[in-house]
Amino acid sequence: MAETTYLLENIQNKELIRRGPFINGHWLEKSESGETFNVTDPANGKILNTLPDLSLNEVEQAIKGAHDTFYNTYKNTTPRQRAQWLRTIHDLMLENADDLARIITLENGKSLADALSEVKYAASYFLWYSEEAPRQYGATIQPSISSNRVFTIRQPIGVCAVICPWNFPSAMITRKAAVALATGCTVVVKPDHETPLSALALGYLIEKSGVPSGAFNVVISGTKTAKLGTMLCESPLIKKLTFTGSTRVGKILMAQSASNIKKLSLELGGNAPFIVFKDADIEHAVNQLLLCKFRGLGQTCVCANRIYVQAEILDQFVSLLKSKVEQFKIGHGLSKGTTHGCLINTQTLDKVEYHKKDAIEKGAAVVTEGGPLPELGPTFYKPCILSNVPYSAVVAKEETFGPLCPIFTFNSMEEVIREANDTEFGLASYVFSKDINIIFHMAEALEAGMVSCNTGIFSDAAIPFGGIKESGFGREGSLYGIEDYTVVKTVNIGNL
Ligand SMILES: NC(=O)c1ccc[n+]([C@@H]2O[C@H](COP(=O)([O-])OP(=O)(O)OC[C@H]3O[C@@H](n4cnc5c(N)ncnc54)[C@H](O)[C@@H]3O)[C@@H](O)[C@H]2O)c1
Ligand SMILES: O=CCCC(=O)O
Repeated sequence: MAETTYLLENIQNKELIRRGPFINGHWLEKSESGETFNVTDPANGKILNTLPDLSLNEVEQAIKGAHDTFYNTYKNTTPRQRAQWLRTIHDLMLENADDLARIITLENGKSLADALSEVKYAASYFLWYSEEAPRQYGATIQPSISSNRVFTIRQPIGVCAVICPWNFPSAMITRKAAVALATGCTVVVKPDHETPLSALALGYLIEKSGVPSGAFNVVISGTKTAKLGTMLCESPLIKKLTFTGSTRVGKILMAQSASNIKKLSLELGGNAPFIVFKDADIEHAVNQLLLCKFRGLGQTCVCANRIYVQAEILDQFVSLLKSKVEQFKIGHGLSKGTTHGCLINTQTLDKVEYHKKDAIEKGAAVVTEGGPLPELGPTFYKPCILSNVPYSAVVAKEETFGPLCPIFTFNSMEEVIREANDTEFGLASYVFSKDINIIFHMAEALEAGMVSCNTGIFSDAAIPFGGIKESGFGREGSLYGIEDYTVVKTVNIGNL
């Protein structure tokens, strides 16, 4: 495929290519300071788009617009009307799925197949919450005082700030924005500066759906991330902040939000154990590991970070895994035949190398060495598999967020539970066994917000997604997602 086909301009619907942020129903093409920043293709460093770098004053206008729209219009719209808007956004996303996927691949580097499945996943949140929007219920309560009557109602919390990472440039936004818009909240999104193009394309589709002006805003900056974060946390006009990203940044945002007791949802880092017992279907477990570990080339918060295989099946498991990983075709995400794209940047690649070398130095055996592929570009990496990784390796404690597959060996259930839980993270975990007693025991014993049994892929708008421990709190998706974007009001009628 010729290099020119990797340009943003080659997508079909040119309206999806925006030249600036979306603030209170207006598309800005220039910031007041005239400053700009570049968005590049991580596969080759080529500039995809140059966007205005907003001033804090312009971000303030977005917050104010979202605030005024909430009070003047949006909170008074009917759930049925909001459901229709959400359904339209879903349909528009699917109509433009190929273009949206190409935008994701260009700015993030993942393969087109991966990007297309992200678009469908992202759109599914609008479908799900279009169905949930009209179904918000309260309770009637028997109070202690006999002449009182009590009931509760759920109301939208207000303006929601949404801060998202680069690894799912579309889905991490829709998981938050869909429920916010469904419940009657307005939204100010700050995407990662490396992947703002999908957020802007989404803004265009949301505008087209008829959602009132000012209800959905996208603010962008290439240089003022921390200041913008502080502003979103400290603004009294914003009532909730929802963040997906690293635990390090989550802690900063939590501290900053203390100033006005803002409601928070934090979807933070993971360190998922993937545990395979000796009675499991080994080929199935290997196939599921490939999907789980290498989606986005290992740059997902729920991907397996530590693989625990019971000693009796280690050799069989490792040799099957090796043969399958060696069939991967690494390349530009838009190149024909590419199964896996590149990493987002060279820092991510350096971390994979660091975890790999540390484990080898501490005694891990090299199954497939993998490593950088400079002939393809500075962010390309051939996946690495290590076995007999010692528990003292850094990767046993830290999230790699890349294509390193470290295999630890275990002998007993007690041992693997102890090691799997020996981390401050608790997002996803995986168990493979045909024994229902093992499955139940492990599901209850693993310290994680989500335990996936006999499958490596479980993400779904229908399920509550979120972590425990330092992986954060709050749940997105499902019925439970509504709770994070609404407040329960108690109405007490006395002296009846
Ligand atoms: N739990 C989940 O659902 C989930 C999903 C995806 C990614 N993650 C986690 O995200 C991490 C990888 O993403 P990342 O490297 O982009 O994370 P990151 O925390 O560096 O960045 C995430 C977002 O925060 C912004 N940001 C960075 N510093 C900020 C600051 N001081 N104030 C305000 N905003 C700031 C970034 O611009 C970006 O938009 C991994 O740890 C991964 O596990 C978690
Ligand atoms: O990276 C984190 C999100 C992954 C998912 O929603 O499946």
